[in-house]
Amino acid sequence: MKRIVLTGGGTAGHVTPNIALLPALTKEGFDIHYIGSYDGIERKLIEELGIPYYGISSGKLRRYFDPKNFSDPFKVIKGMFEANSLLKKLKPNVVFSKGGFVTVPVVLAAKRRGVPAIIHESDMTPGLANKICISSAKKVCANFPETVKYLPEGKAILTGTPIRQELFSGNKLAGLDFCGFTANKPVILVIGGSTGSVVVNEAVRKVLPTLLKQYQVIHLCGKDKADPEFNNLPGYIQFEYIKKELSDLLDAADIVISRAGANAICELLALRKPNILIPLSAASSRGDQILNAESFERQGFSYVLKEEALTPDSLLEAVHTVYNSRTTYIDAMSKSKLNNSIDTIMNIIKETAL
Ligand SMILES: CC(=O)N[C@H]1[C@@H](OP(=O)(O)OP(=O)(O)OC[C@H]2O[C@@H](n3ccc(=O)[nH]c3=O)[C@H](O)[C@@H]2O)O[C@H](CO)[C@@H](O)[C@@H]1O
Repeated sequence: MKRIVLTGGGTAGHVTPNIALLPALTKEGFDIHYIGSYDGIERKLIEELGIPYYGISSGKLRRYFDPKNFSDPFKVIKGMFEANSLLKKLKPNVVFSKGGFVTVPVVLAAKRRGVPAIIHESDMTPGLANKICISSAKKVCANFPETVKYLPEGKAILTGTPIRQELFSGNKLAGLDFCGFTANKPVILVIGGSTGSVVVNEAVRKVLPTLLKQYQVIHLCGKDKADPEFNNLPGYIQFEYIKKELSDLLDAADIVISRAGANAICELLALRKPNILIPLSAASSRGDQILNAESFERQGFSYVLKEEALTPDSLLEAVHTVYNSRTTYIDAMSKSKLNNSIDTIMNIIKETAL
């Protein structure tokens, strides 16, 4: 039996693609283990699936000043020792890394121990953790065609992003029922990324009185970001994070307002959900979501509303435009060649495993 170590964490976007691969890996008979941080979201998401989980120390590698810049390098070094001894013990045939800072010690230790590592990059340009790991990896899977030019020749493969199969079996009525909604009014699903978004939350809450005249709103607002002031508002419901009911909520949604995290937008594309993307600004990130969103807009999959243009009026205008042109967006998405990539990635894993 071949053994695989999966790694990835920090935010759910660095974990859900690994979760999407689990059924195929199990079917192929892989013995699956997961290395993540001691206390990141990955621990909870993976442990509840019954996959053996090993925590290591993880520090963030920042490009800006933060007092933690003095302590985090020590955590990274500790993480390297821990990853090395875990790989020595587990002796995997292959490592698959979805990115996030916790993956750096794991991929570097894999290289040291002669274990082939595969990296997956779901954003248009590689994140810092993946950039550090690329030279230690055997193969790099990319989600966007544009990404391949940033990757070394011979390593890069355009695969797309693995999407959890259960998202395709949502039930609209179950979703409406879960929210206590009626089938008579269209539904807007708001997703502020896996951690929620204060900017998106505030923008949506400001226009709620107008929105609720015509729509019902399901709001995935992020951990500790629910606002009790809006509880019991007819036609509006907020959740901090949704797991198994997500497929039903997506099926119940006529349109989606979302951040432009790579996994979230690939899921919307695969499910053909007309969407408005509000990418995280370049001031508070490396600008990856802006590039993701612009690529989707160019291809006719999304309506993009940048943070600097986000006002109550522009948001309402975007909602009405996307709702009224939803068939145009669905047609464009139906022609997309960016498909669910599980089979392609499984072939790469099987070919690469020692
Ligand atoms: C702030 C930040 O650093 N964001 C990055 C992070 O986003 P983030 O972690 O938000 O990741 P994505 O938006 O790509 O994916 C979110 C995932 O969480 C799931 N989900 C979300 C809400 C919920 O209630 N339930 C649920 O299951 C979504 O279905 C999706 O699978 O990683 C992405 C992928 O590298 C990047 O593109 C983003 O720029």
